[in-house]
Amino acid sequence: MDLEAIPGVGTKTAEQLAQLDDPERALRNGDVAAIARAPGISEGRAARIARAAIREEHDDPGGFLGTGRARELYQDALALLQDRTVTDYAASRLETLYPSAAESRIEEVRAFAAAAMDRDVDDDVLDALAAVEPLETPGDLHVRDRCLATGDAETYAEAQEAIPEVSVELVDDARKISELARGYATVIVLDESFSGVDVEGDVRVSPNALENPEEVVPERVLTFFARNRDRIRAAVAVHQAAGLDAPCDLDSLEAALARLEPDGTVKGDEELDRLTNAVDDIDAAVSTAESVANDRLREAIEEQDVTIEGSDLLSLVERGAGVDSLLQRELADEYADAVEAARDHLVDALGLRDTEAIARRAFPDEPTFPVEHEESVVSRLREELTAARDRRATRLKRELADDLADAREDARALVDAALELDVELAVARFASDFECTMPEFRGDGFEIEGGRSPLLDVPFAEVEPVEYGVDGVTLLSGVNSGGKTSTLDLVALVIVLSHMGLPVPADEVEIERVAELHYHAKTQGTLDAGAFESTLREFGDLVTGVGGEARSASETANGEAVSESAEADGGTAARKLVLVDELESITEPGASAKIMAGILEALDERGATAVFVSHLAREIREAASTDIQVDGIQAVGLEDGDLKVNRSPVKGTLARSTPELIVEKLADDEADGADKADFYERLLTKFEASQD
Ligand SMILES: Nc1ncnc2c1ncn2[C@@H]1O[C@H](COP(=O)(O)OP(=O)(O)OP(=O)(O)O)[C@@H](O)[C@H]1O
Repeated sequence: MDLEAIPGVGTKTAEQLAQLDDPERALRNGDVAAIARAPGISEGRAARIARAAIREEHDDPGGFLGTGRARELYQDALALLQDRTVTDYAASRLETLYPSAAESRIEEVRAFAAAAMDRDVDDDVLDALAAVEPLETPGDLHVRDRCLATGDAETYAEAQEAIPEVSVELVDDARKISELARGYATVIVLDESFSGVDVEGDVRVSPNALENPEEVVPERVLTFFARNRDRIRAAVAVHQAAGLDAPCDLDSLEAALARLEPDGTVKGDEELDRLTNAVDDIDAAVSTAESVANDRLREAIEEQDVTIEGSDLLSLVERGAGVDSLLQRELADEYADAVEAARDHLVDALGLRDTEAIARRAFPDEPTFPVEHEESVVSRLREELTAARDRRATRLKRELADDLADAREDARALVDAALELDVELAVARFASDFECTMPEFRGDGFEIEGGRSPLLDVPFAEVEPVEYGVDGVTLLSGVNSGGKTSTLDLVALVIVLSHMGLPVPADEVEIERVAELHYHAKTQGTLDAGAFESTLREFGDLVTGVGGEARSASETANGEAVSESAEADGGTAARKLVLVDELESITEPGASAKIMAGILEALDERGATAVFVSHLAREIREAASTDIQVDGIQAVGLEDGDLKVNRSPVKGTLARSTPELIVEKLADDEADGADKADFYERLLTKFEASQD
């Protein structure tokens, strides 16, 4: 796949995408999580790229949503689905679902949605999903106790690229390597030519090190798992709660994760704990050991009854000899005991084994009072212990990293599957919350049975089901607040969801596959001349752009031949479904009725399906040269001053308007007196006359 062929993907983005393991698979599957793993690509951007790639793949020209109101309906549909996701990932992933004219794309999503609707929605799964997020690849790892060394400029550049976590040093001779060995716990030399070099410290010659970066930096694997531990554990919990097939043994993955500290070190190793504690406690233990020796010695001195001959005393004073020599002579055994106790304390307190001999030298054999430790020996002990600790830690890290290295892909698959499940569960919950069904693509126009819009301002349980079907152009009349706009919204929502490949909120739906939905919302107030002109132009473009299979002459509403322009457009122009709400308010009623009549005639000639909601249905019908279908949302009566409405439009019926119903009510009201009743009766006859 040529990545740059995807609309909106330039050279830079293509390069970023190329760094993925399998960019083509990620793009083909709309795998937002995988795409967002490319450097510098956010989830939102990944969703847009995925959408563009899907369009490219399905040869989809796009532009299904032909108007602002149609786009709003799509956003509303998306929001209903996104409200039912747990993870941000699933919310982004849902954005790859869009209404499409391409049959193959619709079928692809329908298969996904059908499987999703079979999923059981379980609260434990939803709870576990809360902690699942796409895995991070830590890019900020720096390991400071190791370095790579080479004498070759090319290898130097390769090493920097392959293992950016450690510093790479240029060396020309063994002396430089020896210097490095003093600064780093481990030096890995990349040049064969240095084999056999004899320098002090942990220096390894390993010409193949760049081929196995994770042996040099086991922290790479460990940091990956340490940073992502909670997410992986949550994905494991999702698999367990949902009974999903896992790509690996979950118990051993859990056990390996349990051995990891949050900072990427290995926990649960007694030897490492011993060495770590010894390094941490060395100063305190030395000072306590000193106190032990001095307390003993002080006690011994206090108890001692020293007898000294005069000549000895003289010799001591003359030679300037200090009390040490007196100690040596008189208290040698006591000193030896005290120092031994100090040594024992130090060895015990730090739990020393290999370094015991060094520790014992920390207190000198020559008597002094007070007893003092040998700082150089303590430093040496500290160095030895630190090196042993680091060696142990690195070995453990390498072992755990070995165990976990192969589990990385499994962990990714585990998390990706959990995230995908969230997308499926959102569809499943949407379908069950709004009692949805899969629409059938069949016939012309649409036929909705038991449609209930989740977008109404009443609780879903109180939404009255609507039956409505239209094939061809139709005027929808109805009482005020009868639900005309709501019916258009329902139709638009059903069309958008169907073309997204998703279930729709109805008992049964048959629908024609179209290429564009044009939904024009009600205009607020009369337009000025300029705005009116541009609205007319918009409808001019819409009407002349309608195409596809224009009806045959016998199929048009008035039986006239299909216009030449429609035939000319037929090959390239798109099948459109047109919904228009109260266009009459754009100008004065007489003119707008004529304009709507003209638009409807033209749409009819082109075989489009269109529903125009209007209070001027009668006038439009009169102005039209063809016989235009009129449906009506009717009041079935007045209850406590409120109109009772049948929400399902009645086919072929011009609904009586609210004013007419009020006049009728007043005419029936005998309490107002005969004169007034007569006046209302005459008003009523005017309504009735215009119905004929
Ligand atoms: N199917 C339905 N079930 C329950 N309530 C509905 C239904 N359809 C509409 N309603 C209620 O009726 C109200 C008015 O609906 P809507 O705005 O669609 O009517 P309208 O006929 O377009 O009104 P107008 O003549 O003022 O343009 C809605 O806000 C909603 O509360």
